[in-house]
Amino acid sequence: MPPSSDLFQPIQNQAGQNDSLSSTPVVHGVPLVSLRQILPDKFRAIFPYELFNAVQSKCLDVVYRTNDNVVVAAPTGSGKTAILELAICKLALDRGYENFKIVYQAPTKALCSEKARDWEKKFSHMNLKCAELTGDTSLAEMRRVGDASIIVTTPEKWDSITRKWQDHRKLLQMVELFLIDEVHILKDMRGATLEAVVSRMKTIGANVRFVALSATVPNSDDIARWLGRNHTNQQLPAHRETFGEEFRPVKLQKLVYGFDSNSNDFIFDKFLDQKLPGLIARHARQKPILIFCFTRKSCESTAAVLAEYAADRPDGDKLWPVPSQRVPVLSRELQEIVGSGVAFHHAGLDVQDRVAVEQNFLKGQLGVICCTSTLAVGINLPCHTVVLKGTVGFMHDRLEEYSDLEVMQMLGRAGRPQFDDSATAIILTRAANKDRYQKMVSGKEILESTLHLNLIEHLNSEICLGTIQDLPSAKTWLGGTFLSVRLRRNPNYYQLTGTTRSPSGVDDKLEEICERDIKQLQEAELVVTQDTFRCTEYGRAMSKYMVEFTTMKLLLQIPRGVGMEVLASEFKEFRFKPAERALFRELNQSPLILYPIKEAVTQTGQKISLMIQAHLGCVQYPDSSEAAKARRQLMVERKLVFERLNRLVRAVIDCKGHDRDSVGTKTALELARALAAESWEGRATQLTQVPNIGPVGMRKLASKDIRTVLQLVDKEYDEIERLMSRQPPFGKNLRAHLDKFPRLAMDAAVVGHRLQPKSEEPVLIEVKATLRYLNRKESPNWNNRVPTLTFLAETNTGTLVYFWRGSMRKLDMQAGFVLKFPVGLREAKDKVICHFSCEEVVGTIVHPSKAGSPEYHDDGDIEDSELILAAEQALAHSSMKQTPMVTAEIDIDEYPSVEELIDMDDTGEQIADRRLFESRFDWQMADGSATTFVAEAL
Ligand SMILES: Nc1ncnc2c1ncn2[C@@H]1O[C@H](COP(=O)(O)OP(=O)(O)OP(=O)(O)O)[C@@H](O)[C@H]1O
Repeated sequence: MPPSSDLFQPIQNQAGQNDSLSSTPVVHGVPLVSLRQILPDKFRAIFPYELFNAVQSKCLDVVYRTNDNVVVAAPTGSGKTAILELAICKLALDRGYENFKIVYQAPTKALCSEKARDWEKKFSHMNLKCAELTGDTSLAEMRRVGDASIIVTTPEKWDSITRKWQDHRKLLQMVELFLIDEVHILKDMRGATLEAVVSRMKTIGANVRFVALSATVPNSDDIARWLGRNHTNQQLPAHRETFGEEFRPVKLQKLVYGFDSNSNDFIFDKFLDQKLPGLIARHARQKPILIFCFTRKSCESTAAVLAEYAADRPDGDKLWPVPSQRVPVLSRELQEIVGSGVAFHHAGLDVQDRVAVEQNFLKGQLGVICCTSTLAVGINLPCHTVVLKGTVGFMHDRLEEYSDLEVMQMLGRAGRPQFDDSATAIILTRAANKDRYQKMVSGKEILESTLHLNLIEHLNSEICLGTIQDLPSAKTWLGGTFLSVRLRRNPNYYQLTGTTRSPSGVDDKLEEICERDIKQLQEAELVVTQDTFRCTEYGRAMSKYMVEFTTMKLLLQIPRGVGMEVLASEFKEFRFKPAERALFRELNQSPLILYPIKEAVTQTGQKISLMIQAHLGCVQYPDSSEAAKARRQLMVERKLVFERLNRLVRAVIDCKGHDRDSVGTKTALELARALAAESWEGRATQLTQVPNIGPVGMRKLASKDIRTVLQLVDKEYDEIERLMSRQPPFGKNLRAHLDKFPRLAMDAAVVGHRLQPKSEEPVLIEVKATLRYLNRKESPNWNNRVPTLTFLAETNTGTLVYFWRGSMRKLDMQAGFVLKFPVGLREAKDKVICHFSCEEVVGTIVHPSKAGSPEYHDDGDIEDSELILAAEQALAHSSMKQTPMVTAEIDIDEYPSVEELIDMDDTGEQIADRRLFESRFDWQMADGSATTFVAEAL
């Protein structure tokens, strides 16, 4: 029979003796509570056991019998989830079937998915629906959030929702319970988001109860102080319960080995391989082992080392379980080692092999898996021993020490409550880091804030949100953060010189910080002071697209009327390794690089620019191992680079739109389109947007003078096959895709006009643009998405006069979609030029129908001479004051999720959001008596 945990079934009193006289078992001094006695029947199914364990029993009163905020710090596996579930039951008990929302926050999507799955089942009988809202949230899930009582989400996602507090006011006001899992991530870089989100919820949510769970930390009292007892008693700390290692159901022995070494991480990794057999022999007790390695290659080579070691040992002297039958795997490398009970597991492995490795490990046929850290979050593979072979992993494009959360998740795999009463975690690191990991695993590391690292960005966001309106409210907000709690305790850590420990000293400092940062935001024109602080359009773009302050200042320096050349050199973040320089210099010579670097290629920003251009232009990499390596590296970095670029470009679109700079807006829109489509506009690379056309097919078509998708859409399938030298049914399949490619059309005409003689824009015309699509077989639907469209009108002097963004669904097949807008003209030669395209598909832009030869649509029977007269009058008008232009809210959650929200809009329920997608630039019009018109409708 497997040993069972004394935490869950102990019947001992405080003195550790059997308490046969009492009917209440006592564990570690805590009388265990029977579920039967406490909970109504409807809640009992949620807790599939008879007794609450010691941790749960101790927390029961405060969680289930009060509405106060609670912080619980306890070891992994001690049954903390039940505490959150009890808080949910308490709310359900108090509120019955009333409408309320519960938000559960966990730091990773994997944890969220696990929790959502679990709670969906557990709470369905109580009619509490559960919806997951993470970065990957699909359209259907977005809808379910409105319906659900429990929203399972990450801090980042909830941050983006609450940043749009005005739009989601109704949703946020319904939140009554806020559950924070793994609150100790406050000290990780991502902790600042959690801190900002919780501090915001404290400010905007009048009556939210917070229940926070933490791993063991020495200063959980600071978390309690931060959350406060409840909304009205912020000066009192939240209730707090802490539990030590003795409450861990499977005892975990934690060992940290530090090794002196000056060698690089790769050589150090090899060195650690040699240490493994001895350590395993000493600690693993012949039970299953997971070894976390920093690269796929390291997984494979470590597995090979261990298999070889096992093969050399005499029979019966095994260090880990070995197979009693054949383990079927496809990979040749795996086939060579599984016989020794060893395997590797990483994302590069065939799915079938991954499953085989997992299942055979669970069945005891394999004894060791060497895996990358992703296995720690995705799959439940408990084992007896976990080894962290080295403590660095790839983060973005570089090797970085693992975060606390990553380490905890890896260590969390040690211990199999069903089989073991003990487990072992071994961390192998450099001697210099030993202390850090020892503190981390022993729970002795003080939890500090990271909010100060991005404080100015957070202040800007809170001003945009209206949480901060003036200096006193800025101080109140800052005073309600975890940072302020820690500042009082450890001012030196935050390098706040001149701070004293006296409360008034810290208060003065907080005020000083607020004043300093808000002044900087004002100087950068991100914030203005009217009656209250307000974000400018620039500040709003910075908050919406999460752009750093220094980057935002750079973006604002982009000159008016900028073309692609300048934008393409704006991104300089990543590392440029000396070994890569020759390659990027060579890439820079390619004719497919549209914006080559003119000076020597030495800067990281130049590397990023070339990387993007090489990708968008399908540039072939030179045939060398260095190039192959750089290309692989590019694959790793690409998602991150593109995601970051996308945010920056979106911010530029908003800022340039606000400046009425049509050239800058068009350039940024074009870049955004190219990034989404992974191809430049106007180049043959656009053909690679079509499924089944890769770089080779693209080159073949280009050599036959087919350079755009629109040139291809009219071809018959057999011609396509001939052009591309392919066999049936290639052509038919491709045709099916091509039928859905958006084929846009537009008519534009001047439909009204009037003169406003004394104005600097003496002519006011009304333009009517009709947007259509020409697809007849199927309505356009590209990559399984209904495309989002953008329409932009500008004058020939580069002034943006109208902008619209919306869904293809708005276009009626016959009637299209009509936009009407007035445009003020200054001179007779002024023209209005319209552009219409898909937002994320290149090759769809509708070009001017008669470029260079203006086409007048005269609905008003007005002579040109009248216009010239009006223009002369206007020139005589001395005031050149610019007519004010107000941009309506364009509030799109994150690109490319425009679609999701448009769909919500279509339900009719979220009607308030409709304006978000019909962004309209309005301006005041002066009164005029005479009438005339001109326009070039293209
Ligand atoms: N009172 C109890 N009696 C028996 N089993 C329990 C009890 N409470 C929890 N468990 C079981 O213990 C296991 C661990 O519980 P849980 O996942 O809640 O721990 P945790 O502290 O949240 O862990 P982690 O820190 O990994 O999130 C689960 O399988 C759960 O069903």
